[in-house]
Amino acid sequence: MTAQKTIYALSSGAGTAGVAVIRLSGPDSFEALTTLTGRHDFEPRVATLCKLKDPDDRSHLDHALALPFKEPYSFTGEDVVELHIHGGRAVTEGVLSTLHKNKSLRMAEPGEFTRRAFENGKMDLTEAEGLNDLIHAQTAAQRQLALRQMDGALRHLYEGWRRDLVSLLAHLEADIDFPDEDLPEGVAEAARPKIRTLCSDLKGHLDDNNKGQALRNGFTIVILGAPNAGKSSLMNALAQSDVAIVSDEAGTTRDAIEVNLDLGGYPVRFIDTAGIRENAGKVESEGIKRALNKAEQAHLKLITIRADEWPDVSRETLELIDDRSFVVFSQSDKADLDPAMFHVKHPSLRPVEVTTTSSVTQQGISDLLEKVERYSVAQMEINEAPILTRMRHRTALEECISHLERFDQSATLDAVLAAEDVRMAARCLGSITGLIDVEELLDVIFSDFCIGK
Ligand SMILES: Nc1nc2c(ncn2[C@@H]2O[C@H](COP(=O)(O)OP(=O)(O)OP(=O)(O)O)[C@@H](O)[C@H]2O)c(=O)[nH]1
Repeated sequence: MTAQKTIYALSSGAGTAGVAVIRLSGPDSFEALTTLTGRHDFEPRVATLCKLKDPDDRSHLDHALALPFKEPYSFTGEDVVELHIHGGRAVTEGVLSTLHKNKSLRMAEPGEFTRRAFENGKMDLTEAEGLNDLIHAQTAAQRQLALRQMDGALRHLYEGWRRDLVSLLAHLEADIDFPDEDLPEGVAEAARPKIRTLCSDLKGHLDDNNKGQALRNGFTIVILGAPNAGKSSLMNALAQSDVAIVSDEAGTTRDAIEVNLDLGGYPVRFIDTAGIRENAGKVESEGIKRALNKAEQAHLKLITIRADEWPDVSRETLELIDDRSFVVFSQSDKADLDPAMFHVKHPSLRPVEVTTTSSVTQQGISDLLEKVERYSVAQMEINEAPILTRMRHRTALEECISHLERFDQSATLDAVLAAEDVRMAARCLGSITGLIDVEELLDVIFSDFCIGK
């Protein structure tokens, strides 16, 4: 391992706090601590109360706790020093600018501490991604998902599969290199059932309704309907705050407006959209295009229909109703309408729920919220099985499957080609955990982190 330059950064959040943590990592960390304190008597993994001083003018910077870690027993695998200082602006800026003057140090880039931990074998890529998710988790379910990934749930699964493939590959290659040796007959043929089982395990793992991604990014619920249907009012009522502009002027909402809620520990994002109608002006048409686009990507659609206009519903609105939608009869204070009327009039349409609400009297709002929560939690609920959380994982697994399926076709024809397919499939799995060369991926993955992580 070639020693890298020592890096430092504020690792706790910005803003005033009782305590802030500045972290250093690299071969000059301990030396930098001595420069700041004038002391050499620090012990690894023991917190020591000390005075931090600017070495140039000996001015006092803070009373701090210094906590050193000797490599390789640290987060990054390098020598690490944590300085637990007082979390005010003048203190953090004073310590950071003093470190800045030390020529053997440089400020860390976003995600650089975790990147070094990965490069020093402290974690694989899925665990690093789990750590980033944990830092950004907004709800209890997101926290649990992130912790499982950080604890190696995906690594164990993918590494197990990859090891199986590497072992099959070893047999196939032995068969190719030493055809006359005393090896079992039909190595490729013998591998076929194992490859098929693996293929079906991979497909089962992928067939998860994208719940890991929904849980990580938020379950999106788009509110749709004609202009003035009461969409913005409904969103405000659900969010219990005035996030969207409400007006009796049709076409008020032009661009999508979002609000994130925590429903029973699960992340849900409501999106208010422009009213959908024919013959809209240029700007409104752009809003409608965006609304339809959001509708396509949504996990759930709330289709608002004014109770007082029933049974007048535009064709554009009816076309949005499918088995991923709730029909919401809005403005129920203006007309008393039985939800069952919807099925009587449109028996061929199969929305999940039909409810009535009033954003003025609040009738039906908590009932709708409960139904939305039940539906979205059911879509995101995770069991004990490891769950993939990123498009990157999905793409690599799909590619892996396509190599395994090709193996099935080439195994009897050409042993060399068959072995190549197994090798490529193993590479795909290795690219998820970072076991194979993924240099080009690293900048993308770690730039997603913040400084100090
Ligand atoms: N009485 C009553 N009026 C409502 C209710 N919901 C909305 N309104 C009124 O209906 C009008 C339109 O409401 P919005 O929430 O802006 O409707 P929208 O569907 O977002 O409208 P666009 O942005 O134009 O598509 C406003 O004057 C609201 O005050 C309701 O439940 N009861």
